[in-house]
Amino acid sequence: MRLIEEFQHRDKVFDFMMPNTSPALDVGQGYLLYLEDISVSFDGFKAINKLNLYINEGELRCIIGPNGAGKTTMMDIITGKTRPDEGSAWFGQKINLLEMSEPEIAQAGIGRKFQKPTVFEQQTVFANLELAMTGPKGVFTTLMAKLSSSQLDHIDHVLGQIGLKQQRNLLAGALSHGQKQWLEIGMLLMQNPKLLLVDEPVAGMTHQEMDRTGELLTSLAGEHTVILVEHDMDFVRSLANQVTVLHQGSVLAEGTMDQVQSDDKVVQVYLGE
Ligand SMILES: Nc1ncnc2c1ncn2[C@@H]1O[C@H](COP(=O)(O)OP(=O)(O)OP(=O)(O)O)[C@@H](O)[C@H]1O
Repeated sequence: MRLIEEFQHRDKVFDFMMPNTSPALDVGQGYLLYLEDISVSFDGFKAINKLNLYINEGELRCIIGPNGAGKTTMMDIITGKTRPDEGSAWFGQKINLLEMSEPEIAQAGIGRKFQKPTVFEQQTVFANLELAMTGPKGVFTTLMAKLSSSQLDHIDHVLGQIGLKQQRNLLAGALSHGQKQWLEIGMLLMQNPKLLLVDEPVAGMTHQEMDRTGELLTSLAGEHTVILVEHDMDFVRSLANQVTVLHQGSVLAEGTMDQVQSDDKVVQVYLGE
């Protein structure tokens, strides 16, 4: 019964627990994700203002920006939680995100990790990954059913990726904060998403956990595409990737961390805070 209660509290997780099928995803020579001229207003306030964002397949892109810059709203638009007033949003060349519901977008291969970890505390690490393969409808069947060897291999592979092989039989509730974050990333990976949206994963982590998270995200890029929203500049710098700076709902600058940090406009925005 506890499991049912836990599921009831995992409203945000159901979307990315949908089985991953993305037959229409066609990247070809283009980008994996295109946002063009996206605008959205809340009560007359433009939270996103003619935003253009182009993400290559296999990229790890860091999105930074001061509070209120529109980072969360941008993620909400990509996942279908918020509909823009104008603009277009394409996943590959054929999937129009603006015509899809949140579950359909999750099913098409876009997974989202919110800031706070929401794992099933009363289940083992292994069971959390197992459950993430099927979602709420199949909970009891999943726990009773025998896993196929390819499913076992997949769980084993993900346990290795997230560095929790030794903790596989521990209850998730006994994990450290950092380990819970990795487990939740692992639960996303069980769905084989093409694109992972990760929101401030290192908040509250120890330095060692941050280093490990950096390695994990870097290792996911390539096979997956990762968009990371992050406030911790040292962490972003350590990833040594392309950085997009958002400000007032638009892209203010793009480049390496060194390039954007020496950009006068960016300096003004951050110093002016
Ligand atoms: N549902 C909403 N209704 C009204 N205003 C909103 C809503 N969602 C966001 N906003 C406003 O839009 C702006 C952008 O918010 P958003 O949360 O996207 O910024 P952010 O860059 O994620 O900020 P933070 O770094 O603080 O999380 C803010 O001014 C916010 O108050």
